[in-house]
Amino acid sequence: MNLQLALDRLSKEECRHILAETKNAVDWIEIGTGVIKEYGMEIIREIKKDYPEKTIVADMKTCDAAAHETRQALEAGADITTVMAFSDDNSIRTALETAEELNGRVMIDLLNAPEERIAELDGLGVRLVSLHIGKDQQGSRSISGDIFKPLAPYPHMKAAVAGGISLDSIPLLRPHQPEAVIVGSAITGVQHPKKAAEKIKEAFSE
Ligand SMILES: O=C([C@H](O)CO)[C@H](O)[C@H](O)COP(=O)(O)O
Repeated sequence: MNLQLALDRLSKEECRHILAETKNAVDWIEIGTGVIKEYGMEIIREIKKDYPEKTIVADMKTCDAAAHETRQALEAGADITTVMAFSDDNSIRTALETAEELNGRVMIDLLNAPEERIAELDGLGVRLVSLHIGKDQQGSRSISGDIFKPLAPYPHMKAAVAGGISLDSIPLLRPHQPEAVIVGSAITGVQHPKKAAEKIKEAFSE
């Protein structure tokens, strides 16, 4: 399990500060959608330059013009870029083709996707998805091991999991051994991000 730190709703300086504090505990660095909207591809370039050894995830949440946006993110230095599951099949296909050409990966965000879509994504060659409870859904839904159920028929598909994950969530997720556990607010929104990230990472192997 990789700890993917989601940098959302932060200024560039706050991102830098939190990364400097948490870098030893974090495996994958996610540059959040809002941060990319604020600073563009430059922030991906800068973070990759500062952390070349980390896997950089650009949370582009692409839903159209997928070849172009995939290329933008991967050429800027991302190792993985995200595309929404509801996107047209052509978008999924061209994102995967572009990522293959550039030696990158595409993570398909299953936010609000119906279960049947997973079979179609599998047929399109998708091998990495994110099981995601969105920020605006977190008031009415919380994370549990059940989130992995729709992926049971697809053991070859790797999963990241996201949405209000905290230290308390880790025992629920650990038995499923996701490729990445995505944590945002429970690290970036607390007084001691370093301590929070370290505790979460330690809990992966308890
Ligand atoms: O993808 C995310 C969300 O849609 C906001 O852009 C977050 O990165 C993801 O949900 C993790 O953040 P937390 O829910 O705060 O842990």
